[in-house]
Amino acid sequence: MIAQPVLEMDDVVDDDFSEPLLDCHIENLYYGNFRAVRDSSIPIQRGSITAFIGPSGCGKSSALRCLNRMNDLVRGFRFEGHVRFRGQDIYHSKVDPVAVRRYIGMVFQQPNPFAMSIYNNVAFGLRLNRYRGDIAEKVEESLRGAALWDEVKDKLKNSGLSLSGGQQQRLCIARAIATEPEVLLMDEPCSALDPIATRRIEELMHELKRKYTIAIVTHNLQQAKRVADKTAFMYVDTSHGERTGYLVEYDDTDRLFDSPQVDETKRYIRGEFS
Ligand SMILES: Nc1ncnc2c1ncn2[C@@H]1O[C@H](COP(=O)(O)OP(=O)(O)OP(=O)(O)O)[C@@H](O)[C@H]1O
Repeated sequence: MIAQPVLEMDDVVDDDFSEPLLDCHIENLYYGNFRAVRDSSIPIQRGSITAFIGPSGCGKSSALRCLNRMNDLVRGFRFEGHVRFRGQDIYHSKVDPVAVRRYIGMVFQQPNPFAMSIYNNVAFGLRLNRYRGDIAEKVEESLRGAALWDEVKDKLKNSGLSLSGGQQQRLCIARAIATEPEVLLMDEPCSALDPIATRRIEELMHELKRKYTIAIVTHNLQQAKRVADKTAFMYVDTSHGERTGYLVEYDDTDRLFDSPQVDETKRYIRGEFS
């Protein structure tokens, strides 16, 4: 089948449910002349949580950002390979990256609410996308979906910036799910949070996975074990005088941690290097 561009929801055809929702193969990923990632195939399975782990600089965030063309915004970025969302090539020349990000949303490391009210933080994307339903209802639904409603329902007009870090991150999740994406990409969503706020987000991820497919970058191996169904371990190849990240091993999380197949994985999860 020839891949059609993903432009509008109606254009996305029903596809093969036995295939991954996102089929990602990074042949090469460059920033200018620097090859940051090579030879990495990371399938993102429907209704599951996939964790990207590995030492600093191995390309976890770069790989994650390929999944919704977030890297397009980076000067000098070049991608060779493919990412297919429900069988459709998101890098097709006719595909609008903004449309891609409607299906595949993102939550960043630092909570980044807009400097506007809690309500408007969530309503913003709805208005932008000319949401035709009841915006107030959708705001409530999204805040409930992000396990934040009870804490903010009486202060929706307060600034999003007045919330605690953990609440701000849940507000960002509410903002991301308001436009009903199918996939949520999370780039170290808990690294700026304390352990209690981290646990809240992890519990929330288990809830969210009923409705969304999730991919998460995390430095925290325990977090990957707690939340992820599948784990991709990436490492850095320095053998040719470069520092190029690549996928070493991808497996069910339990299997990857209990019986890793590759020596680098074994050593990394034993904490022999970080
Ligand atoms: N915008 C950019 N421009 C140039 N180089 C970049 C850019 N973003 C990342 N890199 C480089 O690409 C490589 C991979 O970075 P990336 O952030 O993807 O790794 P990571 O595994 O997520 O690292 P960390 O765990 O430290 O966040 C690094 O060498 C990094 O310096």
